[in-house]
Amino acid sequence: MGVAVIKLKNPPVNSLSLEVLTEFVISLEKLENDKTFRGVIVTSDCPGIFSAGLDLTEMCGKSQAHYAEYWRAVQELWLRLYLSNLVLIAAINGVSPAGGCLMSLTCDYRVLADNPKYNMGLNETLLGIVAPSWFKDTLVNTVGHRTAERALQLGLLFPPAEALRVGMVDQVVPEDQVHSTALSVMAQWLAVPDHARQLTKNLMRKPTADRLVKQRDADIQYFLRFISRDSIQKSLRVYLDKLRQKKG
Ligand SMILES: CCCCC/C=C\C/C=C\CC/C=C/CC(=O)SCCNC(=O)CCNC(=O)[C@H](O)C(C)(C)COP(=O)(O)OP(=O)(O)OC[C@H]1O[C@@H](n2cnc3c(N)ncnc32)[C@H](O)[C@@H]1OP(=O)(O)O
Repeated sequence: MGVAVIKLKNPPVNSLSLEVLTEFVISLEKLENDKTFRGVIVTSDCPGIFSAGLDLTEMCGKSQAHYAEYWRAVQELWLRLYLSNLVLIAAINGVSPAGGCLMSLTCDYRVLADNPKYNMGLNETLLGIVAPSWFKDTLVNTVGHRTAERALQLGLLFPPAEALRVGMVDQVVPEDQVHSTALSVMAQWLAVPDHARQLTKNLMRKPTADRLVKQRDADIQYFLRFISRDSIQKSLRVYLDKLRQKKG
């Protein structure tokens, strides 16, 4: 039925490095241009981890030029995914904090494996950083304003039952059924004529995407100012050190 599977593979935690973001956009563009494909299942090849989100090492201790290049790549992937003409279904087979959660929120439908460890949410505040307005918009468009307001301020990571209750995911299924469920949901979405579904998707999502498109450069400048602050760099270093020391 013309369905591709994009399996993220950037061990150990599928962090969204500049390289991963760039390759993801290229793969998506190829699929968009190949009319034999109508849908994509986005999933992970790293056991227990859908994606650890944006690569913190790309946002810490680097040059301004690097931050700008990285942020443009983050924007690009979000725009491509959010406005994709393809049906995108996230088969979430692991934990998905921050950028990992955002990636799934850009999809049309989310199936999450029923494992209490597989938390998801926008936890930026717990790192001492702030989810940008378009991350916030994506969450609000999925779970509504009040749930998003509380989740964003507290940096909540929802276990599967809670994620389902607040509408962050559409279905929670046993781990070994995530892929087959994604495939059967895909069949349902592909039963709708493409042009009508695509126009409707655009109607729902373009106003949100346009807010970023209209001020992409300003958004990058804003990010640069924010991420370069000494206090923010310090918060990121402390967080990364904590992650690294967990093992030791
Ligand atoms: C009004 C003002 C508004 C201003 C707004 C303007 C701009 C906005 C500015 C900034 C916004 C930036 C947005 C960021 C969104 C993000 O996505 S930030 C990333 C958030 N991610 C996380 O918090 C997840 C952190 N990771 C974990 O919790 C765990 O690693 C895990 C995913 C649960 C896996 O656990 P596990 O035990 O299996 O693995 P380890 O923890 O041992 O990790 C292994 C290895 O990987 C490294 N690592 C983990 N996560 C990341 C990451 N996200 N990036 C880079 N590296 C990561 C970890 O350090 C270990 O490394 P090693 O010790 O060297 O092996």
